[in-house]
Amino acid sequence: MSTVSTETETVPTPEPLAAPVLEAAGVVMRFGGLTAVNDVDLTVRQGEIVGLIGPNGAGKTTFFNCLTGLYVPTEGTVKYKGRVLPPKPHLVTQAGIARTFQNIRLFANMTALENVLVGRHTRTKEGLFSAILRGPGYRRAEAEGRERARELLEFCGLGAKADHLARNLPYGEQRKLEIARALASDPGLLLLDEPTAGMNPQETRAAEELVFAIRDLGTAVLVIEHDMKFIFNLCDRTAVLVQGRKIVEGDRETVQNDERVVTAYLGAPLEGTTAAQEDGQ
Ligand SMILES: Nc1ncnc2c1ncn2[C@@H]1O[C@H](COP(=O)(O)OP(=O)(O)OP(=O)(O)O)[C@@H](O)[C@H]1O
Repeated sequence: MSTVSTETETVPTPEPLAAPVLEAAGVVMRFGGLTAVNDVDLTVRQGEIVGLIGPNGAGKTTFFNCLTGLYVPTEGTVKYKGRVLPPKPHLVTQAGIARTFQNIRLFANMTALENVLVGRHTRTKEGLFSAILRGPGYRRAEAEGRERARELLEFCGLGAKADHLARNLPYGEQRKLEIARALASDPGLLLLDEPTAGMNPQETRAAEELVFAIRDLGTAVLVIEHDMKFIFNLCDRTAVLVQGRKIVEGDRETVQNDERVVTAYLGAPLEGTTAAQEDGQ
């Protein structure tokens, strides 16, 4: 918060908002008679980490699928940096949105490095003929791609695992590899679907640090997670979906103190709430 001095008093003025990266407006997704996502608006701004939580079946993954072109929303629009996104996954990736999946989707029999190289292909300009002829342009692009892929593995803590087959990596490292592969497309927005599922507490802590580092490099992040402690440690804002509708959005206190959220989680206090209050945070 900055301040403006007048003759009589100092008036706080709000910081100008950063530019929106993602603007989803009125998104509806129906499957026959079931409305899985119901009129959801969500904005993610440059430099933000935004959380998306909600009970099982609330519509979180369906909403992600609407953002990434896997589903064409029944109604509503999705814009990335002010432009309406084409509803095709590869065009969404090309535009600048990358994602990971709830169920890990790696090429199990390829090495970690090769998996990241696959994620890089939307940023490779060399075409089919260039690849067949393997001319100097292709070889240069290939060398640059490999260097970038190694940097990303290093960044995600997998520098020593470049030549390991994806299927031989421990579960937590497979999740990190998915993130490295997503980052290979140089996204402006990264969508993470339950990035800590199956991780132990140390791996979860490392995943938090990784998400902060991604944000610090200039990629905004939207993350679905059931681990409330992870969400509230990480996110600037969190939106709560219940039965397809966004019932509340705000900072940690706003979400934790909202009665509708508590009711949606069957009246039980949100996991992580007690610890947060004990911390005095
Ligand atoms: N392709 C589909 N066809 C029909 N119904 C679907 C489809 N995909 C999702 N649904 C339904 O939409 C609703 C929302 O599911 P979704 O997977 O988006 O929830 P979620 O919040 O991600 O849940 P979880 O936390 O368990 O992953 C569910 O009732 C689900 O059965």
